[in-house]
Amino acid sequence: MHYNECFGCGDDVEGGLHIQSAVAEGMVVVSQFEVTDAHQGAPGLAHGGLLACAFDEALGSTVGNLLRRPAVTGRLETDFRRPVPVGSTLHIVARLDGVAGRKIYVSADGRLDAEDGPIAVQARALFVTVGFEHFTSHGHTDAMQKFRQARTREREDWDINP
Ligand SMILES: CCCCCCCCCC(=O)SCCNC(=O)CCNC(=O)[C@H](O)C(C)(C)COP(=O)(O)OP(=O)(O)OC[C@H]1O[C@@H](n2cnc3c(N)ncnc32)[C@H](O)[C@@H]1OP(=O)(O)O
Repeated sequence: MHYNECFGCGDDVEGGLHIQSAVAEGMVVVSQFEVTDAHQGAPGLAHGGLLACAFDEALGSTVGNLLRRPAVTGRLETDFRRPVPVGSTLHIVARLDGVAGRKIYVSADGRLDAEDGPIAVQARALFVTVGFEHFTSHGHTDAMQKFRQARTREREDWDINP
């Protein structure tokens, strides 16, 4: 579910991560994260918290794309296996591991600079399905309105429901 004001995927968010995600063969969701100077922690290297954010986005997109239901991150674990340099692109492949009631388990691998590059970051998350009142009761009404408009446009764009 793409939301243009999202820090992770919003096209127009200044300083956002601008992550693009798409469903791919094998019921996985692939995302790319281009690491820039603005994402630095240690000199020349991506900040771990931003990498966790990128995986939150990639995994949330996996839930949205594969299950088409509103959900929020309840738990997120990351393993940082290799440094991720500024100028590199993380190729993230995420999958749905299971659903138990409202609980949705997802995981992802992030490879450096190529689909078959070395694994730099891995993550697992638990998302919890929520009703839309989660957003209206905890967030701003106008933000939810913008999100609903974006969803309507998304539905119009879909050829098939993956
Ligand atoms: C519209 C779509 C938009 C998609 C956007 C994706 C954006 C990217 C993702 C995000 O960044 S979301 C923002 C960060 N996350 C949050 O703000 C969530 C804040 N937490 C909450 O709102 C609530 O804690 C939550 C909705 C996750 C759960 O509260 P509830 O009262 O609805 O449910 P409950 O606490 O009963 O938990 C439901 C089940 O999940 C389990 N659970 C919840 N949090 C857990 C946790 N942290 N670890 C393990 N299990 C957890 C819980 O034990 C339980 O299991 P059982 O059904 O087996 O009893």
